[in-house]
Amino acid sequence: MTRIKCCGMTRVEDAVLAAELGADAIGIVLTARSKRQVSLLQASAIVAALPPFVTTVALCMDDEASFVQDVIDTVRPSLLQFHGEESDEWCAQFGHPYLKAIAMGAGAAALYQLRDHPHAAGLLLDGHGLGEAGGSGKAFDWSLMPHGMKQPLILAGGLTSANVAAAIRIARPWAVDVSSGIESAPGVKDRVKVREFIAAVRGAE
Ligand SMILES: O=C(O)c1ccccc1N[C@@H]1O[C@H](COP(=O)(O)O)[C@@H](O)[C@H]1O
Repeated sequence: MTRIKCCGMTRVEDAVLAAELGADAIGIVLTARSKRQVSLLQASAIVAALPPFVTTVALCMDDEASFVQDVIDTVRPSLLQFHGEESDEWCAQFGHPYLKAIAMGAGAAALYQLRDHPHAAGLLLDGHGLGEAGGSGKAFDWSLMPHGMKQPLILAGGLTSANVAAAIRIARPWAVDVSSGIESAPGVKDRVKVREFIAAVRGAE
């Protein structure tokens, strides 16, 4: 079964709806690098509203360590997601499980980064370039998705209900991650698009 993470939630009702429709994980963006940034208070409200067995993921990007610690202490997410140029040692300092995003914008030349994060609970391959923010709807060549790695691999970048079945067939990821593909505006999720995305993932299996 391909797990589904719906990211970039800014409203409690969108997060609850996505969980009810079958999302396995809900992502909340804390970094100021994003147009979907929420406050610690908003993020805590989203986490508190979710039912048990839904994983919560708090996304940071090249933020100060003290800010990340505040996120852990206040929001209490299941996982962190580091989306910038953070090193393995830096990400591991918090003793909190995390995903590390890999910028795949450079194509095959970007794959070297997969070896650099042995402490990550999973690696999230996104379509943007190194140093750029995610949530941009940029896809990468799904045939570059590696196989046989120890860490679970999460496919992200430009996924929609129209392309996610093909993406799963080609990349065979452990999970898919979507943000702009289920939105009507940045940070505002569209009920129909969320439903169609989850149905498309389930239909691909
Ligand atoms: O969503 C954002 O605004 C964001 C900002 C900075 C870093 C990462 C961000 N989002 C991540 O990118 C993926 C893919 O987004 P999309 O589906 O291409 O729009 C998203 O799920 C987040 O993990």
